[in-house]
Parts: sequence; C-alpha cells; structure tokens
Amino acid sequence: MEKAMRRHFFHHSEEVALNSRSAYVQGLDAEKQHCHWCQIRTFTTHSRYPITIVNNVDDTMIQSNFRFMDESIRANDVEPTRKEFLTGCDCDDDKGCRYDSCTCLQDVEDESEDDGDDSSNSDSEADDVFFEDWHRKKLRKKPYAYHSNGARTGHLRSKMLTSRNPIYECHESCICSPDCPNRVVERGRKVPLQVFRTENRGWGVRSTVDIKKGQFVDKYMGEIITAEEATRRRALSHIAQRKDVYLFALDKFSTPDSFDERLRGAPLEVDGEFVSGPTRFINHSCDPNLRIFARVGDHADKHIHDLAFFAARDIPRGEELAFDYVDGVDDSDMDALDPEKQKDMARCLCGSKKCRGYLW
Ligand SMILES: C[S@@+](CC[C@H](N)C(=O)[O-])C[C@H]1O[C@@H](n2cnc3c(N)ncnc32)[C@H](O)[C@@H]1O
Repeated sequence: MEKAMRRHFFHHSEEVALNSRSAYVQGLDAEKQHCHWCQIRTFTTHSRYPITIVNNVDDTMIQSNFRFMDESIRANDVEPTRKEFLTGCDCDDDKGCRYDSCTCLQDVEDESEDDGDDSSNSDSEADDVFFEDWHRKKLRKKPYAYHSNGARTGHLRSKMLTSRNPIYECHESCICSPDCPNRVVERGRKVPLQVFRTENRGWGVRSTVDIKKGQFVDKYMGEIITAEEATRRRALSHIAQRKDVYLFALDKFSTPDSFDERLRGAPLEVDGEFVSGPTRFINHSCDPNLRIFARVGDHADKHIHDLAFFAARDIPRGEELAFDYVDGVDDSDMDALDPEKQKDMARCLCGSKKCRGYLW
C-alpha cells in the first residue's frame, strides 16, 4: 500500500510531468488514468467528502483492472432518452413539490400521509404561512419520501425506509430549484467513504463520520448494459454465478403491459465489477445497516433508474456498511436449509447474530 502511495506521489506528480520529455509525459498520463487515487480525485464531491482507501491487514491492492467512476456509464448500444420525451414539474416554489400538483410525484401511491414518523418534524411555520390560503385546503399532500423539516431534513421517512417503494425525485428538467427538498439523491453523496481491507471478506466500506437513519449514502454505479450483454458476461465470467453479485437489474418499473416499450422487455442491468464507485465494495450482511432503493428523476428514464443506498438505522463512524444481497428472498425458499445444497454454497461471514449461514 505504502509502495503504491509513493508511486502515486513521486512517479506521476504534475511537477515531474511538466519537466519531462513528451513521450514520458504521455506515459505518465496513461499511468494516471489507471491510478485509483487519480480517479478518485476527479470525483465532483471528493474535496468535501473524500473517498479513501486503506489496508492495515495485508499487501493487497485494489485490482488494477478496476476503475473508479462517480457516475454510471451507458454502453454504446444503450440509447439516451430523446430530449423531446424529457419532462419535469413546473412547481415555481420548492414547497409546491410536496403537493398533488407536482408531476414528479404523480405515480406516488396515495396512502395515509401520516405515518406517525413526521410528528416531531411537522411543517414549519413558514410552510404554514405559505399554504394557509385555499391551496392548503384544496391540494392534498403526497406521501413524500423525505423529511422536509427539522433535524432529519432530507432523510428518508421511516415508512419509506421499510417499504420497497421507488423514490420519485425532482430533477434537472424541473422548474423547482436545485435546493428543492425533493432532490436528495440528485445532489449526490455527502458522506466521506473509506474502502478498507477486512480481515476475512476482501475489501469493505465504512464511513468516517456518523450516519443517521434514513440518510442517503451513495448510488451503486457501473456500466449500464443490455440484458443480452449481461447474459453474455455471466456466461464468460470466471466467477460464474457470482457475477450476479455485481449485476443489478434495473427492473423496478418493468412490466409486460407497460405503454413504454423499454419497460416491457428484459431490463437493462448495471455491471459494477470493473467500473464503479466505492459502493461496489460494500459487503453483505444478514443484519444490514443499509437498504437499496430504486430512485427515478425524469419519468421518461424509468428504464434506467438509479440504485440508491440509504441508512436503515443510525450507523456510528467506522462501522462497516453492509446491505442484504438477497433482500426480500423468503428464508424458507433458501437453499441454505438443504444440507445437500449447502456443499456448493458460499459461506456468509457477516458475523451477525441473525446470520443465515450462506451467501448463495
Ligand atoms: C460486491 S463484492 C464486495 C467487495 C468484496 N469484498 C471485494 O473485496 O471486492 C462481493 C464479494 O465480497 C465477498 N463477500 C461479501 N459479503 C460477504 C459475506 N458476508 N461473507 C463472505 N464473503 C462476503 C464475496 O466474495 C462476494 O463475492
């Protein structure tokens, strides 16, 4: 690790490059492109919320064919949505985005809006003044995904946190401002993350600050590829069915009778094995402190929705971050209950009291 640091600072620093012959400079540029520290330093939020890599266990480096990116990249055959189909809300006041008229929330199901969770953070006086007019009586509040007042502003509400509902956010095509309370994932990671070497499960991830229940941590990034390409990569992978651990299907809105043909067929997938952000190193736990949610901004981009990690409970700094790789799978369906099948299964080393014993 120390060797790699030295190589980084002394062998491809700006100063050396400027004073060198051009071929040498080109060589250094190529070297920089493959340097994990250089890749991380290009992240937009790195200076405020740095990502660090530490290994106090052994000499292992992050695999050299891995590349850190702070946004997913679309494969060439995955077309972006045509501009004329992009839409946003026309709320000219951010507070309006909490109400029925905000088109970003048009697909949010109208459940009881009072989940008992917002009681300590009921609308502020400013909110009350703004909506004391007839709007307040006429427009129904939507079950908003985030707290919008008090200490928990921007944190996912408890009811949402335990659900499997997607998150609908306002976004860059909307009239509301970039400060709209309904743009949490869009504003990006605000938690410094550390990729660290664990004793027995390769690399893992932790935060160097405390994280609050419901707080957004980061997105899962990778190459966005077609279902056919994902199948091809699974077949080619030397890690066989374990390739699935890096592939996430973007299937939250997929349904055979959708009017959007992109949602009718096999969904796109995100492959984070070789190109991804720090969340690609998050390990599994049977008693996880994170949950992953589908998040959509523009409704025309449902087929390419984000995958966003949120804290399922308060997480003290330094505690390893983990999510359940098989969240939602009924325990009774699991092969882990069958002693014959256990022979081919990977042992789970999460160490929690609730450990199911096997990863898959
Ligand atoms: C998405 S990667 C996570 C990062 C990985 N530890 C690394 O070093 O690249 C998933 C792999 O991590 C390991 N892993 C994750 N959670 C584990 C657990 N609870 N027990 C044992 N191995 C685990 C398995 O090898 C799994 O294939």
